[in-house]
Amino acid sequence: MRIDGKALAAARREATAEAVQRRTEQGLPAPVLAVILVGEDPASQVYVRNKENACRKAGIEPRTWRLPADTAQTDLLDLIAQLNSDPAVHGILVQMPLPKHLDEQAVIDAIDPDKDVDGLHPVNAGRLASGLPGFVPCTPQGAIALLESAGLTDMTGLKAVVVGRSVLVGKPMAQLLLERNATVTICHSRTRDLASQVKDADIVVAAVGRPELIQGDWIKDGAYVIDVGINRVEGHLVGDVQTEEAEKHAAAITPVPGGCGPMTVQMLLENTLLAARRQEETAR
Ligand SMILES: Nc1nc2c(c(=O)[nH]1)N[C@@H](CN(C=O)c1ccc(C(=O)N[C@@H](CCC(=O)O)C(=O)O)cc1)CN2
Repeated sequence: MRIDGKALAAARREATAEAVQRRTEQGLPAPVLAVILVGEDPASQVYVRNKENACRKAGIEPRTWRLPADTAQTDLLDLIAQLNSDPAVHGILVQMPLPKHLDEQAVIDAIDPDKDVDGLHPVNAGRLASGLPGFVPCTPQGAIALLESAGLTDMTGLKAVVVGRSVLVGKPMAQLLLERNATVTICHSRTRDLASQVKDADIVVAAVGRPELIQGDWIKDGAYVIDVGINRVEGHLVGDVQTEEAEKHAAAITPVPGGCGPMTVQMLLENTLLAARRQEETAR
């Protein structure tokens, strides 16, 4: 079975739009998401446009800063400081990757953790690792929702293999699976015999950015497979998993495109609404 991320995202966006509408009826402002895009990376431009469109459909106000590729680090940090102190802005997102001359970690560190709707700030990573409420990165949060939508609501004791150890996906994904009592292994470029790890897994999350690295016949019968990879090969998109072969074995698998990507955008909307609610709660 293929898990339809587009349909799940659309259904959840409907629910987000209704929640935003209810806020408006109570006299509360629309949640505001500040989006910063530096440079002209074509994929980033598409993702930012998708985020802006999704926000508008849900009644969230996107405010986008499109900055030139040679933007100085100090100018970017000044803009973030200004957005941090603006009470009308509920969420701040800096589209990654940044041009090479910018220090990505310093930029993330500059975002107010309570407005960090991407969940990338070390305070939010620490909150997740400690089991405290914070903001969870959008892709892993979407991946859990996709697993649940496929009927996998109890992960207790299941063996989960996460391939990839990024701050954006691999590490938070492992934390979320651990929270659900899965037995989690994180694999990466130095892992010996990746095939044997994957072959043993009930849940496979592939987030390495290597086209079809995970071979279809590595997938155990009845496993759940989440493919986070988005790789452009000869003009079309492929994931990190050999989808067609893998789906002969898997109980459920996400396609690329149409799996994790749309849910990443949807989780950003949900995090922005959550940020607005939390800030209003604190202001009371
Ligand atoms: N600040 C952030 N930067 C980046 C993130 C992030 O979560 N926060 N994730 C990725 C890119 N990304 C969102 O920003 C993202 C990637 C892909 C999709 C998506 O919907 N993909 C479609 C295919 C679209 C295409 O044609 O390329 C799909 O999978 O169906 C959404 C968001 C890195 N940067």
